[in-house]
Amino acid sequence: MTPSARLQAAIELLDAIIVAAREQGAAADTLIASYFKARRYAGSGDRRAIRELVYQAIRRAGERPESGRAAMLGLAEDHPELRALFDGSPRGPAPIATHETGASAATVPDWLAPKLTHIDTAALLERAPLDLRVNTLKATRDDVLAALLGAQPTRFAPNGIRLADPIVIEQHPLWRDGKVEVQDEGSQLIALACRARPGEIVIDLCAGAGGKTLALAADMRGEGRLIASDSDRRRLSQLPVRAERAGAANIESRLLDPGREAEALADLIDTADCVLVDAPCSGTGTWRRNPEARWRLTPERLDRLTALQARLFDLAATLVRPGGRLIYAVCSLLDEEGAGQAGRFAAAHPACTAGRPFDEAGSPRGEGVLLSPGADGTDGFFVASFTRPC
Ligand SMILES: C[S@@+](CC[C@H](N)C(=O)[O-])C[C@H]1O[C@@H](n2cnc3c(N)ncnc32)[C@H](O)[C@@H]1O
Repeated sequence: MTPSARLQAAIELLDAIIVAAREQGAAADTLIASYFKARRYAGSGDRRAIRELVYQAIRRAGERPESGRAAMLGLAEDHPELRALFDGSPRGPAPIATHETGASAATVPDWLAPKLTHIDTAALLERAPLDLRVNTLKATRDDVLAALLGAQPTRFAPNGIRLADPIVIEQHPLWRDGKVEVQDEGSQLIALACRARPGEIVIDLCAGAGGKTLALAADMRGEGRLIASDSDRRRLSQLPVRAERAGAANIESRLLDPGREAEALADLIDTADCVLVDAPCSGTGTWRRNPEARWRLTPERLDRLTALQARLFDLAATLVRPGGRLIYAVCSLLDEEGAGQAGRFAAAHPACTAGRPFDEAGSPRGEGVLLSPGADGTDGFFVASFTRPC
């Protein structure tokens, strides 16, 4: 493909990503993958170059641009060499009209900026590293470090590994044998905050495809009950295969009916040694991986999320046994979803005591701790740890 054709392909992809962001459609990565699947003629160099252009344009535009062309014209303001590629060639973009302007540059959408003043927002758009968690049911961190060139231990998580260069880990024998899982160090720390032990009853209320469930299973050494629930059938259905690969045999899955979650969990009231609520959220802490998520969030969507978080937080509290632990986490840096939720919960449950979820990482925020890309080098999370009185 010519450089102009690559630019036009990036513009078309950006158009699709903008529509998907407006209509809560597929993620940018998914759209890029299906775009190339339908265009086998694009070689690996073309794909890499187009993807790079798309992500540069997404990272540069804080607000959702009007079109892919506007996003790319904005990028061309920082990279003037791109302007010459708007050349009107058969597969290239039309020439730039005299008064045509690009999308403006910003890290954060205007309405969110005042809510993120406590954060180094530039770090939210840096490239995320590839972190692995060593599955201690099958391997030790030393074994894995020795087997992976350029791998380093993570700063805080004891079973974490950070790779200098991204690799396709799913093709590596370590992954196929269930010795490692892809998991950001921040997610590993959330699972560690649960302090799950062998023989306990642990509930992962919003387990998704089970990323943190598998970390909890390793901490429990396969002993005790680990209940993984979620309202998303597709995500939850991925867990059995992952659990089998990881050699985690003590996981029970429960599909929840949204709005009627308590019904499927009624037998667990007052029983759990630990409940983890890894609540659905805006994902502001994971913009490094999904920078177009900035274009998806609206004040109305944030309101719906905070209402759901409060409901799941309160539901989780009913499942904890006297003396048990309740861990609330969101991959968000917004106080509405993090410290605000924990503060509301603490006020409504004055007998529950908040403790520090882990010792070294994170900065105190309200009743919990904030992990952030800038300060901790992890994805952004808020996490709070409460103990129910005996
Ligand atoms: C942050 S994700 C969880 C990620 C997962 N714990 C992991 O480590 O991969 C939040 C999850 O909450 C789930 N969820 C949304 N509404 C829910 C509800 N009403 N009850 C339970 N889970 C819900 C979503 O389907 C999503 O999987």
